Amino acid sequence: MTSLSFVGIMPAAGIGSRMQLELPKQYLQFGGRSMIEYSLLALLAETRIEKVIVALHPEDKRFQQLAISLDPRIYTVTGGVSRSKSVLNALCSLSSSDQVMAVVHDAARPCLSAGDLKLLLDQAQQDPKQGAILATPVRDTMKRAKGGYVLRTEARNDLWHALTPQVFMASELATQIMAANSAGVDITDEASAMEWAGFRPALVKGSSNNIKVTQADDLALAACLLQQNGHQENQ
Ligand SMILES: Nc1ccn([C@@H]2O[C@H](COP(=O)(O)OP(=O)(O)OP(=O)(O)O)[C@@H](O)[C@H]2O)c(=O)n1
Ligand SMILES: C[C@](O)(CO)[C@H](O)COP(=O)(O)O
Repeated sequence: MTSLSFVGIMPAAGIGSRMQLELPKQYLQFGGRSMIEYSLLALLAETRIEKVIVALHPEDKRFQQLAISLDPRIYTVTGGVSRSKSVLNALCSLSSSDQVMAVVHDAARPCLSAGDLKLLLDQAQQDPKQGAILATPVRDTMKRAKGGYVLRTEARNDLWHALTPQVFMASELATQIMAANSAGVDITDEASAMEWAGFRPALVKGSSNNIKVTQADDLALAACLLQQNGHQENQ
């Protein structure tokens, strides 16, 4: 197996417009911590991750008020106008990225489990060229719509929900995000940029509990899932 190091990259420069709150969602508090702290702690608990680079909104004044910002393994950069630009800014801050794999994880996914992260890094170490992402198979019957009516039912066998973290060689990922951005390709996750360049990232089946907090009612669910996880870990 290749000797590689892992660096966490956390895009956290979003404003959470779909939550329709004054506060960017990553700073919402539940169970005694803010969402971004849970997401960071999940990465930092994995011993193979040496440091985490957090991309913050240019006007962010909140991150430095969190106790976790004093952790010596955490570095910050200024994020960009889109998620992919925030990820790119963090990747570009790496001085030497030759043998480094980037573990990109949304600040808005606070329920990542240690077990899922371990499986993902194991797979990325086995096949670093293609990289790997956490994903869950779709569960429901899938409908193709047209004008608000069902056009047909789609085969769901090979459909997955892409989650984060997503792990790729840092320098290759930076190259492909830049290429996709220059070509005007819409990339909503790291895998999209790599796929567009011809790579075939591995899908690592993760827990559907690793939700992205997107709408207001996702917050109560995230709090509930985290409480459940904490409860299980203490048993
Ligand atoms: N310019 C941006 C936009 C998003 N993100 C981050 O990307 C992750 C996933 O994005 P999303 O859920 O879309 O977050 P927001 O952009 O904050 O939400 P919305 O789209 O509702 O505005 C979040 O951790 C968010 O902070 C980022 O770093 N830089
Ligand atoms: C990266 C991501 O979380 C994978 O599911 C997602 O693509 C983020 O972007 P979105 O605009 O909230 O879909």
